[in-house]
Amino acid sequence: MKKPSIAMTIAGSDSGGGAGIQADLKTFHQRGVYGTSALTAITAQNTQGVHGVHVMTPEFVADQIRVVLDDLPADAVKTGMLANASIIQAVGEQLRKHQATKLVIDPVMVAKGGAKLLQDEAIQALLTQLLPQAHIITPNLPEAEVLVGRTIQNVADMKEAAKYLHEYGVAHVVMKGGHMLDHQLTDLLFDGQYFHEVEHERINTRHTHGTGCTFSACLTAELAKGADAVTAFHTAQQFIVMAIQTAPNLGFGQGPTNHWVQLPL
Ligand SMILES: Nc1ncnc2c1ncn2[C@@H]1O[C@H](COP(=O)(O)OP(=O)(O)O)[C@@H](O)[C@H]1O
Ligand SMILES: Cc1ncc(COP(=O)(O)O)c(N)n1
Repeated sequence: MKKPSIAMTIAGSDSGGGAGIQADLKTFHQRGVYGTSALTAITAQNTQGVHGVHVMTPEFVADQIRVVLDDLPADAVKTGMLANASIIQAVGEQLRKHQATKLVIDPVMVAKGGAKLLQDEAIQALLTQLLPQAHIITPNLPEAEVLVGRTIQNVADMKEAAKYLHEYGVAHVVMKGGHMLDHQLTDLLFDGQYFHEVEHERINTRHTHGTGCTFSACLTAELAKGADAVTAFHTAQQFIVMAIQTAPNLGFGQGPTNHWVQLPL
């Protein structure tokens, strides 16, 4: 067997399997890369909500990253739920030590059911300690509003917010439009010079649990295989739309998307 590329996820466990580490590893596998992980927290979670959270110590998060990267160097790394500022600091330190270059930050703050997955005090740490070394940040609109400190109501606002976040040193900003109120959704990527926009129709469904995790995991897998940011963005966008369209209809709440999407590797 040809050696696969390696992608690592640093995120929380979703026991229901639709978001978090589980969505990331399933998506990595489906995109043909070998997935490794470091857990920041364990949630007791299903499609109806988060029923409990147990957060790891920053030391133990650092241990997981260190032993994995010492032995299985990642071609790309993504972060999801980071829980608090001490974990963000530990993650930043380890990734700098290991010179992890293709870093995707999914700034997970709140679960779709409303549970808080990042403390408010940690926002500043995310901006100053992770963004300068990141390749791509992928906020949804509520997360982007918190990060830039103003409301975002249309594509022009999304572009302004992308420019603002780019100033922190991140190479590319992807703004996800899943929370737009319109019938037509826009996702965009800003590379510091150009905006790359994708418009698509809102799919009328309750099965959107883990859409952000699945999208950013696909993006990370493509980067791990050597794709450039714009190509990876388009593949991830296609992947998530197909995953929502063909969701397996599981659970009584907001169900998971289809991680078995078939797209050329
Ligand atoms: N109902 C939907 N129909 C079509 N695409 C969607 C829908 N909801 C989310 N998406 C897409 O899924 C991706 C993740 O977006 P979003 O849901 O905003 O992220 P998050 O899960 O972080 O809130 C984006 O590409 C977005 O356009
Ligand atoms: C462990 C974990 N990480 C991330 C999410 C966000 O996913 P979503 O926004 O779809 O609820 C989640 N619910 N749980």
